[in-house]
Amino acid sequence: MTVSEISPATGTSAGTAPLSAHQRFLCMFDQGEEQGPFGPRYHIAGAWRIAGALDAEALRAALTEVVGRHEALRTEVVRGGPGASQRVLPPMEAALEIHDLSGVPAERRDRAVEELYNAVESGTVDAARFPLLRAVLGRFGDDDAVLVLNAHHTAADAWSMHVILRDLLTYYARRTGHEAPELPEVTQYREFAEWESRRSGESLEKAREFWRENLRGARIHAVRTVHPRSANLPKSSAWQRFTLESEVAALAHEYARTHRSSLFMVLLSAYEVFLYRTYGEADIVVPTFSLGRGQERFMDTVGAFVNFLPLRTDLTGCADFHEVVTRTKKTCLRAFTRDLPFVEIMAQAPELMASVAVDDAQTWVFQVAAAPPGDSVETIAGLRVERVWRRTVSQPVGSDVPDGALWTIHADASGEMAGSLGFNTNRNDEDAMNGVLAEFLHVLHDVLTAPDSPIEG
Ligand SMILES: OC[C@H](O)c1ccc2ccccc2c1
Repeated sequence: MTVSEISPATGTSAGTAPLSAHQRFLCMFDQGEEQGPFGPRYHIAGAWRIAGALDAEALRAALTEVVGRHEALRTEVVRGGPGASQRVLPPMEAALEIHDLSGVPAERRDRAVEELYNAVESGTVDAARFPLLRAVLGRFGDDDAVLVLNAHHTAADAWSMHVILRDLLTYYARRTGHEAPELPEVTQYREFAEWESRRSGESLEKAREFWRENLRGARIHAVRTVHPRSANLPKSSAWQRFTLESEVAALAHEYARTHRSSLFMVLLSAYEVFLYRTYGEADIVVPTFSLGRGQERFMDTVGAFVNFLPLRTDLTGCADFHEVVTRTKKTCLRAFTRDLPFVEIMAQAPELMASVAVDDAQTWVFQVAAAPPGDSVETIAGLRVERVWRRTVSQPVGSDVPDGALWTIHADASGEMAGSLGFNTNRNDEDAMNGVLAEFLHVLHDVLTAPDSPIEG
């Protein structure tokens, strides 16, 4: 559905704003309209199992209200040159695709949920059709369903998916005559971009100075690829999914608690030991994504905020895992308190990405998915809504990873951990990446069960 076919504007006037730093970061990986950040496979999905009598028409109308509330879901990114900007379109109707899954017996429904989730992620969300959100409802019966939402990743990030779901359920509750909490005053992604473009002052200057010193002589961690960029193989990203053994997940939580570190610091430390053992470098710069939302008032905004943050830790001389965690903790505290958009960090460390600017190398991002407290289960409007986190089904074609690999681990409220490794199959060999994943999980188990041992293993 193109903009012209849409009913006359009913909401706020369309507006334009400067590109955000994140949108300019994505332009660094621009691969046109078919691939990469501005292609139809660069999307981010979420799935929720819904128990209770669900009114599909009320859900679709509530989706339309979510699109009306959040401009990012109806914003066009105009790239390239001096006219680069983001253009907000008037509100439009949202669609809800319904899949009849009534033939699926109860014992196969968990698997069917993963298969629908994967089917949506192997599909597309066109960056030039609005709203930038696809919604699919799989119905096992009148009171058992699965909702999969897939947003274009230039319009939403992982945190935004929680915001979209919370707002959707609130609108749904009101439409079905149930109690619903007030929604917070909405701030728009456009306001964030304007705030960001006006930022100045001493703290910004001090952050720039920190990154200039911290990254002096540094190169982002680079991994040789099986296929060079110049082979021009068709771009595609596969997703290998895994769950951590409960014992390892418990050890990771326990280590974080007893060593006053975050789960991210502990898992990142294990990942650094894995890189050190596998690639032999001690001075390691691992890119992660911070929440990137700047101020509290943007925590309820839908948009793409995550910031590509290079974390440099030198493992030289580390006697054991404890020492790695100590140094990594310091790296994280210094970096996250000076969160600066990557395009500005690059201005302070122009050589940082030289190691991946070559034909046969890529960088791997390591992130732990942050989720609001209690994000797992919501009971509202006579429904019990539970986020689908534990995924065991991998897929050969999923959401596009712009250029490299993306390691993601999520700890759900029960303490269990699940994760995924997304990587470009036009650059990497699937078996080799499965081996890499197995080696990381082995090192993670190793360092958590024997933290006093030498990190060389
Ligand atoms: O959520 C972040 C998004 O999946 C992303 C964006 C840019 C990247 C660039 C290089 C490697 C991984 C990336 C992931």
